[in-house]
Amino acid sequence: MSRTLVLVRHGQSDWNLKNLFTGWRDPDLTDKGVEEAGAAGERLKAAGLHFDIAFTSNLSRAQRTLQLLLETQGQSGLETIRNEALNERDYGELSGLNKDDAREKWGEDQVHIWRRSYDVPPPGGESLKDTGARVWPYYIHTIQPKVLAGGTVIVAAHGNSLRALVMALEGLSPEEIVAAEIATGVPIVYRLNADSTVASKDVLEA
Ligand SMILES: O=C(O)[C@H](O)COP(=O)(O)O
Repeated sequence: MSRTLVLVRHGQSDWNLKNLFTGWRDPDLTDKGVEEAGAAGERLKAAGLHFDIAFTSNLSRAQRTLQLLLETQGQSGLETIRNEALNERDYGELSGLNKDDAREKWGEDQVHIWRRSYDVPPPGGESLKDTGARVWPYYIHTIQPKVLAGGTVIVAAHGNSLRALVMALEGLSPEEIVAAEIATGVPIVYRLNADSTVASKDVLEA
């Protein structure tokens, strides 16, 4: 029984490089992002992981990361399910704005609250709680059954959709999730117990 769940955030995107709030906007990967995706594939291969199914969002940066990673890891034809439930948090009116400009306009503290708090949404956008309200049911009903059936499953998604998932998987509090960051292109490997709790966690860093 593998019961393995791998989470990976997309590689660096063009808007990550430009320091812009991205959310549901759809920039492509940078050259560095392409390299990060390949490196993630190498590490998954070295760890001996062979996937049964993949899940990703409706956004190109996550889909392309998954595709590049699977090519490197030797599973380019893997069955892949895309769903907008796994999309990045909707950054609302902040989408497309420079993060430093936003700090100048609204102040460091306010921007940090919008970016990292659990339940304060950015103007017109989603809080992490709102994001979790679509990510978690999708995980429970569609992804988790594949893992608990003994599968090895990969999810390629986004900084905040994955923070929402990690929060629920690890039982983190709203205070604890503030400090949680998900690095681009670094796979997180969870092994689950039969009762769906986390048995172990390994972060495959370079
Ligand atoms: O949508 C974005 O801008 C990024 O993918 C995540 O941004 P954050 O680290 O500011 O939440």
